[in-house]
Amino acid sequence: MKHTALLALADGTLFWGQSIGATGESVGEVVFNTAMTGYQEILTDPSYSKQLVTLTYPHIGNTGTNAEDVESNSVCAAGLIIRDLPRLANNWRNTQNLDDYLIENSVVAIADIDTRHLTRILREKGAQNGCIVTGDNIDSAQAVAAAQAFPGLKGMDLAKQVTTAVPYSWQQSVWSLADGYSDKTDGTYKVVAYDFGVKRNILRILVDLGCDVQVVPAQTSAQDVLAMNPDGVFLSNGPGDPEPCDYAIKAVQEIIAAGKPIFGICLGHQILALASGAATEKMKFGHHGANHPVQDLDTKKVMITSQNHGFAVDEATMPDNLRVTHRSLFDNTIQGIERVDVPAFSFQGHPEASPGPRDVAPLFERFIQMMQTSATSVRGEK
Ligand SMILES: NC(=O)CC[C@H](N)C(=O)O
Repeated sequence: MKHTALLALADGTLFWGQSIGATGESVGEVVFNTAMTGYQEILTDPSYSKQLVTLTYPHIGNTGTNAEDVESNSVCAAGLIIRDLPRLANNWRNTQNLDDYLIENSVVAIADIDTRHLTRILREKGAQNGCIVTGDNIDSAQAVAAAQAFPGLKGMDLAKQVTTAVPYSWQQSVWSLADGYSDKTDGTYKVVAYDFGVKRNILRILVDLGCDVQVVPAQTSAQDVLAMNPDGVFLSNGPGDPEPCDYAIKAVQEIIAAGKPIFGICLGHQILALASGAATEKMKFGHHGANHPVQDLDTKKVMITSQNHGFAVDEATMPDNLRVTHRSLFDNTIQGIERVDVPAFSFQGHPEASPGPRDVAPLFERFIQMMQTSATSVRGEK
């Protein structure tokens, strides 16, 4: 079989395969994701910016793609690496094969490689930088050099690159079998959502639960957010290292000081931790999948969660104002925190759960209750 694509890792390992997406070259951090479904949600999750994603499930593309299962308006992953693309995609919602979708979205992708071998390398050595190249005359030494030249995600602030340029109001609610997506405009709680690379299903769930959602760019000042007089502030997921996002850390400190209820997811969780005085660290290969057990330490309940992160809150740096509420049962790392002094909490995984299970969805209701309580106590003080 003729090879038309190469994945080169920074350690020099080469995986020859077939090109199934756009032609060209793409570099980034190679991460493995263990979800069996949801490849379209994964590809369009802005948190995968500058990452080449390999899926451990071998058959990817079986259900094709559609215009609805997207978490943003473009493919954000820097590339896709899979074992096998089925010849036939079949699903009642399918409108385009995965390979055509990748080409249309200019995504470089490789199939027919041993993704189990690749995943073992990433597990043993840790997440590595890589390069996918397609074409007939591939220079493997140049591809290894390109992988080695990628500076890595540590220290990289990508939130300000992927965020919205202008504020906007979000009205779309959650998908239903009968109606697809529909708009809801009668929100009770005004929520200002910081967009660090937000996944749409988060905004849809907030709207569904009665929030009037205003999305703002990552570098919006706390002063501008507080001037909108929100009932609560939401901190979104996003790509890259949370530590260099000093503008967001400062803004969150000021919003905390103003006593506004805060809910953070993933990068938003890490920013709440940093704003509270904790530090974050790069993990060996992170958590990426839709089948990760996380325990709620208060109820002892174990939830199956969707995950996508390569950084984590450093346990050793937890300040007194924070309490750990959730832990990963894979490696015991911190999965949830709450402030002990003000109404603010956050979760490292993805409670909006698309792709994946819905065990963590009640966290959204907790945010609504927090805004309700806060509004009542403000009224009571008057
Ligand atoms: N999904 C996210 O928000 C990821 C957060 C951060 N970029 C990390 O890798 O840890």
